Amino acid sequence: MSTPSSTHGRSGSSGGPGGPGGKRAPRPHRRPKKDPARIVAFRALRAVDERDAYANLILPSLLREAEQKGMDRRDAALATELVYGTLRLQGTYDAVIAACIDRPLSKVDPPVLDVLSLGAHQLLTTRIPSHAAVSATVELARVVLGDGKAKFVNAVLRRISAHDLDAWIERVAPPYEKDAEDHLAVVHSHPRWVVAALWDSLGRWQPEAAGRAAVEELLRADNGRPEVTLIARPGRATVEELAEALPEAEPGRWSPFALRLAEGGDPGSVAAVQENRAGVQDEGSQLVALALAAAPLDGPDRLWLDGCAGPGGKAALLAALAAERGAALVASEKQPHRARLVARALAGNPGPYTVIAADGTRPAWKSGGFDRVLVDVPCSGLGALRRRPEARWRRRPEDVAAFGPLQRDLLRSAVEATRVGGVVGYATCSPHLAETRAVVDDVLRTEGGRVEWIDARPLLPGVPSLGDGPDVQLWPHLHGTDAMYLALLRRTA
Ligand SMILES: C[S@@+](CC[C@H](N)C(=O)[O-])C[C@H]1O[C@@H](n2cnc3c(N)ncnc32)[C@H](O)[C@@H]1O
Repeated sequence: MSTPSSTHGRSGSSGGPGGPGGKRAPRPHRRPKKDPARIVAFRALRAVDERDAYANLILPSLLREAEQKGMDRRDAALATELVYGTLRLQGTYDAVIAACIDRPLSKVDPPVLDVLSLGAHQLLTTRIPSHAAVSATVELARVVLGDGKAKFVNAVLRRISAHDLDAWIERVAPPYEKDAEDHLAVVHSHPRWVVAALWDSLGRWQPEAAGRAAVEELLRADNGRPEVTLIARPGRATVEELAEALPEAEPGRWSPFALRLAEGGDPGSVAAVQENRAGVQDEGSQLVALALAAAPLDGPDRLWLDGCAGPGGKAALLAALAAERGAALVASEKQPHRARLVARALAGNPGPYTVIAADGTRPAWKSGGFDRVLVDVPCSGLGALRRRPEARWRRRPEDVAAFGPLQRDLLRSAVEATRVGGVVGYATCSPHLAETRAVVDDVLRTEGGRVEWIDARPLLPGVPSLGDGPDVQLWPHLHGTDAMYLALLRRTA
């Protein structure tokens, strides 16, 4: 049996046939039926696998193309569900498929494996009746793989359809008592090292609530469909205005500027979004910017810096907040193409702002010039697995270590950029301890008394379960947000 952590990465073709022994299939009696939803889903999975595409970028473009050829909304919704559902539960499905074939998964052609995963998802997780799931997936296999491999797909799917998901998990997951992390990795479709890292972090922040039930809730939340949340940028739009356009939407849980599209709805149809006065932004990201802006400050509050601004979500909120109190924002981003996205996100901001493309570790600004500085550093993204389901299979533990020096450099530069008495915010969308508290502790040690902690918890009013502070870690299962981390520091000397 293969565990999820051993079966990711399908792009390397084995070159071998997917069908048993590469036997010639009998001539088809009829042409295979083309099913646009499943073909789009298959093409998206191939792009994610082969070209490291991001599902949230590739799928919309494939859907647009298919819609131009007449695909209807129902099929588009099905394709979306198939892609995200399959990517989220790929680890579990791999373990099931491995139990149904007589060779290691690495010996199965990656396109065949993608079709099998799509079939497993329909059989084990959707409400599509088994016979329809099998026949539609075999038709897909005939179209995209050929008749020989379709026979193999048919045989494997029939084996999968013999049990439901719970029964399969009983069969393929190692017992919890024997190896808790391996068990959870298979049941909840996360690589084992990610289970371990999330569990460690949960134990650090929520020691009272970090047992098996809590970590399972977290892993389950990672596999959930995130709701779309809007931000009404303060001074530019109001939640009421957004709610009028989206009457089904609900107010945010924690941010007074948030509106949640729990029942769906099209943000693109809202005038305030079209006019950049509002945007899509997870509440966790909203809270980070709001807390930095709310931190108490002695003296002037005129100039703010976002040192890692691309694509510009937090910068747009910071710029709106700065404008309300007559302050200006400098939004800096290393990658020029991402700096252009920041410029787009800030367009129309009522107060002064500048967007620059600059390396935050080699500042293009003078030391001690800013009253408030945010560095939302590049990270593993393990806090946003709901949105980027493929990220968990792509990331490696070494990536986390590789980000460490840059994260420390960016935080040190942020401290350097802040005036004495000013506030520094260090944020990541990863809860991995090596990217959060360990970075801040190291910088506090080397900065030799130039900075001190600010308790961030009171700056997130009404948000429960924030632990002992002074920094805060948000969680999908507790707060319904991405797992954003925020540390606030004051420059003291
Ligand atoms: C987590 S993202 C920031 C997200 C952004 N704050 C937002 O809310 O839209 C981190 C950004 O840092 C940028 N980055 C990476 N290295 C950098 C550096 N040395 N200096 C400045 N920005 C950098 C990345 O290109 C990426 O756009």
